[in-house]
Amino acid sequence: MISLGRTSFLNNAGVSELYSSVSSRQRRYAASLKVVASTSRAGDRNGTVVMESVVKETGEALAAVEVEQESAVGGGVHDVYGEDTATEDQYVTPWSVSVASGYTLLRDPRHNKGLAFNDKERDAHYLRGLLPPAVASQELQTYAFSTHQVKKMMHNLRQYQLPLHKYMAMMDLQERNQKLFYKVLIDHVEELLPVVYTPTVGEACQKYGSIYMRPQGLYISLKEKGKILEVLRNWPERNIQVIVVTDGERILGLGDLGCQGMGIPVGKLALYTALGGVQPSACLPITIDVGTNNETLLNDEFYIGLRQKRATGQEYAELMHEFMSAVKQLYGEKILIQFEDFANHNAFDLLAKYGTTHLVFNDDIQAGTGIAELIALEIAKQTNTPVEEARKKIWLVDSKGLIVSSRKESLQHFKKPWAHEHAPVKTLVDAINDIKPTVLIGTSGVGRQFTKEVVEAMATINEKPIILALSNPTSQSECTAAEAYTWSQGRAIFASGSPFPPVEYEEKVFVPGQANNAYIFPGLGLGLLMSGTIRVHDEMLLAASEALASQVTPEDFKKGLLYPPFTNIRKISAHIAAKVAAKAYELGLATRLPQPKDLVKYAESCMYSPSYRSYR
Ligand SMILES: NC(=O)C1=CN([C@@H]2O[C@H](COP(=O)(O)OP(=O)(O)OC[C@H]3O[C@@H](n4cnc5c(N)ncnc54)[C@H](OP(=O)(O)O)[C@@H]3O)[C@@H](O)[C@H]2O)C=CC1
Ligand SMILES: CC(=O)C(=O)O
Ligand SMILES: [Mg+2]
Repeated sequence: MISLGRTSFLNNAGVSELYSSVSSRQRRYAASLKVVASTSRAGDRNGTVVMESVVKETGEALAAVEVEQESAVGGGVHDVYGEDTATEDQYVTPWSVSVASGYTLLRDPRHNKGLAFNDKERDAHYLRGLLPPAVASQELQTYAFSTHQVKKMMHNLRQYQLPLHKYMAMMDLQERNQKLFYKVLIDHVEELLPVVYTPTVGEACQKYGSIYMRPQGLYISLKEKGKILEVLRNWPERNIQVIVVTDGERILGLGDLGCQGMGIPVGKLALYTALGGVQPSACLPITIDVGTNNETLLNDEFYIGLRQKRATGQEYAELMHEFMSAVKQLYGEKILIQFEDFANHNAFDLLAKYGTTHLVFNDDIQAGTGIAELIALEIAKQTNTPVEEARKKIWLVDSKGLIVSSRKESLQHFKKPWAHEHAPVKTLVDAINDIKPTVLIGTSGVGRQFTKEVVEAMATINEKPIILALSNPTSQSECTAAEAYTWSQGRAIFASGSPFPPVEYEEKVFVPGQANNAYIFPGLGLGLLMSGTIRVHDEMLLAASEALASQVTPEDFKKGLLYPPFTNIRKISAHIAAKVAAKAYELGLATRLPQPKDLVKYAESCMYSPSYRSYR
């Protein structure tokens, strides 16, 4: 398709001559048309305009406008698009508009400013009458009668009782006014993170079929096998830098949500922008639909995915391979791909297979089960001991009990390095009493595993037991904040994957932290992108966690916080990005040369700003 955008006219002498030769009425009609080129090629889509064709097609369009002006359906209404006069069995063209002016401008989330268009812009961009007279500002203004869009949005959001309604209102805002969405999210990150991300995004995924309104990302299903490259080209943006992709099989701790897992890549990418400053237009959420084994969804009349059991084995591997190849072919070597919420039987294989050919990471493995490996690597680094020795300080418990050497044969490959010498132990509480750990980390995906007995055992062994209940969403958390503080008599240092409100225990207020990979992946991503890194290395993940740790202040520690507040997240992300980039340069994996002198400043300068621009 070719866009008859006003900017296209102004940018080309030939076209602008044509433009000036037609009446203003015709111009307005032309501006509201999109011409489908008869020689439509993949490269011409979405506004990559071949000017020669534009001149030809523009002429045809204007001629068509003249003809249409003559014909009218009953009541004198001009049937410009030919839709009203077509009978139901005739084909009609789905005319649409891509000119960023007038009504279209208000419908373009990337450029829409809503009531914040000033009078001059309203005149220049054909907005008069399309907006009520009030002129609002995005931020608080001092002059009288100005309304304030962020304040109004927060006021409206706070009226909703149900988190899902807040989520839907935020998604609606993202579709309506992208800059305002990010401004609101950045300015109220502590309040809105639980809305656009965990826990609410979990509920949104469960009900995605019912609340689905508009595409927020690309769906690539088995039906698209053999044409994934074409499907990728259907996405309206060209300069994609980061893809978050899921196959929906392990959505948070909620299990297989099939195609409805789309909420997760959408939410993660919103955080790439809000928390890490990656341009929204550079972000592409993707859901790979190979079916679902979730019977409830398969029988749900509103389910939006393929109604079949999951494809596995070669069929699955081939689709993923076509996808990974197509992504690299279209976007190049430096496209960052984050694998998200894949079940572990695919996640490890995908990461191993594509880790050497693509810029990929998996924030669940590399911040979930892989927590153990990263801690071992850090211990090895700090104590100058072999990583094999460091691993012996970490013990894992799964659904069958303590992971010990006698179980080695039957263990999945990623558990084997943790099978230490020990007698079999069936329960978590027995394992704690035997091993006497200082830190307890829960990533079981199953709620309520940290029982009173478990927390009490930790509190008996440790003066200050560190208890991290990382499973998401809140319903799957291993214990609540209140339980951790109460059962440890206020001694636990607690953080959870999804946030809990402050807890009052014996007249003292405890503020729980949020231990979530959202602290890491936006800054990690920014660091990889800004340095033009071509592969992710474990040392970059360690650099990211060290950078995060360095942002925790003595005041935070005094409050029992292991993590800095999310309110400072953009500053934190800039530090993480700088450390990741520095490591990439050190390892010779960065391609952006020369290396910027001050990487923190450079990271900050790369960050997307949600402030409105003035339109000429
Ligand atoms: N806060 C954060 O940033 C993050 C949180 N998560 C959360 O972690 C959870 C798990 O994710 P992930 O590691 O990918 O899931 P997996 O399914 O890969 O792993 C879950 C592990 O927990 C074990 N398990 C299950 N039930 C029990 C039990 N009753 N007692 C002890 N262990 C048990 C499983 O053992 P078995 O193999 O025997 O079944 C398995 O080893 C999810 O809820 C996810 O939301 C994930 C990534 C980041
Ligand atoms: C946070 C996250 O990535 C998860 O729970 O899966
Ligand atoms: Mg995840």
